[in-house]
Amino acid sequence: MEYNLKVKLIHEEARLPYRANAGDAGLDLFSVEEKIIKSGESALIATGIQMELPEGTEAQVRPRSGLALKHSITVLNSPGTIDEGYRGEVKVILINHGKEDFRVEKQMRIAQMVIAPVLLVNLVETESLSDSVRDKGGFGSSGK
Ligand SMILES: O=c1ccn([C@H]2C[C@H](O)[C@@H](COP(=O)(O)OP(=O)(O)OP(=O)(O)O)O2)c(=O)[nH]1
Ligand SMILES: [Mg+2]
Repeated sequence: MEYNLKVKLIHEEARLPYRANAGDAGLDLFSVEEKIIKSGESALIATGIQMELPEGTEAQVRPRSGLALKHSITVLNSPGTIDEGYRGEVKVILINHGKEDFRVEKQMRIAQMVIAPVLLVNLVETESLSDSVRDKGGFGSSGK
């Protein structure tokens, strides 16, 4: 099944999200800003795009592993959630966990976005839940 992702470029240096290889889950997001993120600090980076997601989907904003490995740059609120109805500019909250300051360049691929299906459930308040094998076990209950 094919879906269309409508993207509006709202900055002269904005670029469409980029799929580096056919079949890649992640669509890379580009910065339209130049900004230095000091060691230990975070910054909100503009991408210059607005989107219309397919019905029943969200976009998850995730780190790029190369930036994480080489520069300790990651997405602070990973995975960031882009709601289907959001029409504002997509922005990325980067955090610099490294010892060195990091320079975000214009047109740098700063993060990636994965479009995922969403179950829009009805909320049903109840007094009783069905039995399960796990029951209330969690947080290491199954051992190492
Ligand atoms: O990394 C992100 C996360 C969110 N958003 C945009 C799209 C999303 O639909 C909206 C709201 O995000 P979220 O629900 O995570 O934030 P909130 O603090 O709950 O704000 P709101 O009250 O607007 O929902 O902000 C981004 O552009 N980038
Ligand atoms: Mg919200």
